[in-house]
Amino acid sequence: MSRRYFIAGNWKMNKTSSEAAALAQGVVEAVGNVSNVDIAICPTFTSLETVEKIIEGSNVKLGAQNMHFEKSGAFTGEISAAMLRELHCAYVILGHSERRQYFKECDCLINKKVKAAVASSLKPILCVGETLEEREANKTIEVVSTQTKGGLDGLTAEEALKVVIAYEPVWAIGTGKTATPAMAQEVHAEIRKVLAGMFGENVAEKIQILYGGSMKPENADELLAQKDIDGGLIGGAALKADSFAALVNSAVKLA
Ligand SMILES: O=C(CO)COP(=O)(O)O
Repeated sequence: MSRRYFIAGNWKMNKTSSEAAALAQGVVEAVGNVSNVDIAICPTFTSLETVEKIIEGSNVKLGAQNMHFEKSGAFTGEISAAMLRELHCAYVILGHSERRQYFKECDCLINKKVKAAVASSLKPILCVGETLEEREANKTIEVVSTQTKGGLDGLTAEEALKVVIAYEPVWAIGTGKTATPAMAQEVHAEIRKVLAGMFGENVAEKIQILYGGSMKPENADELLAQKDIDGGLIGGAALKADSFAALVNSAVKLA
C-alpha cells in the first residue's frame, strides 16, 4: 500500500498538564522510534506546550483538538492556527462529532476551519460519521458523503493531499461498540469515491482515511487489515501508553 498507516490519539478533555506529561513520556518510550507508521497525540490546549517538549526529537507528532478559523481578534476563549503552529502542532482535529453535537458545528463552519488550517500548514483531521438513527434509516453513506464534501469544499487537489479523514460512526464512540471491519471498509471505500469525484483518483488514493470508535488492541488488527482503512483515531485506548503502543504496533506489523 502506498499510503502510510497513521495512529492518532485524541485525548479529549482528559489529563491535566502533569498527567499529560506522564502519558506523553510513556508514549515516547514505547513507540517514539517507530518510523514506518505516522503517530500523533492530541492533548488539550493547556498541555500542548508541555507535551511538545517531551515528544520533540521523537517520531511522535503533536495535534490539537480544535481551532478557530480567524487569524486573531475578539473571539474570547478561542485559539488560532498560528498559535498552534507556534507550539509545533502538525495536526488539528476538526469537525469531531462531539463538536458537531455539543457545540453545534456545521459543515460550513468546519470547512472554514479546514481551509484556515491548510493555509497555516496544519494538517486537518476531518471527522465524519453517522448517528445510530441515521444508520438505522440507511442514511450512512449520504451523511458521510455530505460531511466529506462540505468539509473539503473549495480545496484544490494539492490542498486535499494535506488532509486526513477520520470516519467515526457516532454510535461507536466511547460505547464499546465497534463497526465490524466490513462495515467500516464499506464506508471508507465510499469516502474514497467521494474524494475521487472531488479531486481525482490519484489524489484520493493518497489520502489517509482513519477509523475511530472503540478501536482497541483487540480489534485493531482486523480493522487495519481492510484495504481502505489507513489507521485509527483513538479515544479511550489512547489514554494509556501501553494500549496506544499496542495499536501502533498493530499498524507496524501491517506496514
Ligand atoms: O472519538 C474518538 C476519537 O476521536 C473515539 O473515541 P473512543 O476510541 O473512546 O471510542
